[in-house]
Amino acid sequence: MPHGANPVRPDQENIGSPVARGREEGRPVSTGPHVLVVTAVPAERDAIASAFDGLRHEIPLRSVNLHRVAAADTTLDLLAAGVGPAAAAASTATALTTAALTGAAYDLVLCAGIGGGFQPAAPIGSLVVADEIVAADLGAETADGFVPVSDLGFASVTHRPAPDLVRRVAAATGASAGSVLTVSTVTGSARRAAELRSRHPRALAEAMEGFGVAAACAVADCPVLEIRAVSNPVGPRNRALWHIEDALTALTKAFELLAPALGPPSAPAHTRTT
Ligand SMILES: O=C(O)c1cccc(C(=O)CC[C@H]2O[C@@H](n3cnc4c(=O)[nH]cnc43)[C@H](O)[C@@H]2O)c1
Repeated sequence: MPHGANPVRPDQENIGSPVARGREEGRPVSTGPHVLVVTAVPAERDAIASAFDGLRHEIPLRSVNLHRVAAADTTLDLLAAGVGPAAAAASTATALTTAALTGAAYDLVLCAGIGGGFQPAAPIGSLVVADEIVAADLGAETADGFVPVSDLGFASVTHRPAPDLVRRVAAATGASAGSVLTVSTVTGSARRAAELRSRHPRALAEAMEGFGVAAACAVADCPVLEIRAVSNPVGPRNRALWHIEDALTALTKAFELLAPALGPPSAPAHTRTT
């Protein structure tokens, strides 16, 4: 299905439908999982929305805008939170708090979008699901190299989503499971790509929002996942190697396959480690 196939409809067109009733009450439209999907930009949000056949509604909250879609017994609220970990954390926290205060707390938050893939492990157009969400540049530069804040005695730099949920999403979508790095600066050289891989040998992808989303989820005690469709290789900057449309298409396909796998995790929400 092409992107944008499910345009947001004005309120009046949907009055009386199950989805519209859910929106009017500010509650999920089904009794199944209530999932918040956080993207950076509207193009990613819309690629995900196009995976769902049903109606799509805009739910304006005070400071964030949700687009609601439903599949089987799952309600998904899609949020374009902004680029980078700070915007992602702030918007996710706002959406989580608002939902909790209205008695419709989320069961799961899914950070989703395009990302850079470490080669050859994560080719263009492939999918990666994070079994670790790592803040890769949160630390200090020293004479001996980069030191993560966790080694300096401050906060954690890793969130681990529930393994059972990671396995189910990987099985449903064909995604590879591994570390996904959150960076504030897109990698643009072979040297930095190699440095990141040597510090994080299990890294499959890098993007800019996962750790912010996971930090908000940890505060709210809500399970988190991150899934990335690879749009470009991590390495020397080369616009000819960006395949954003291919990655957005892969993201749509992932969500067509994903909804049935989004039930509640059978393991603890997620753990914060070093
Ligand atoms: O200017 C560049 O060289 C450049 C290369 C890749 C991506 C960008 C962006 O500004 C996109 C940031 C946006 O997309 C996600 N993303 C996609 N690819 C990467 C990447 O290789 N490294 C980090 N983030 C990436 C990211 O999550 C942002 O939402 C610019």
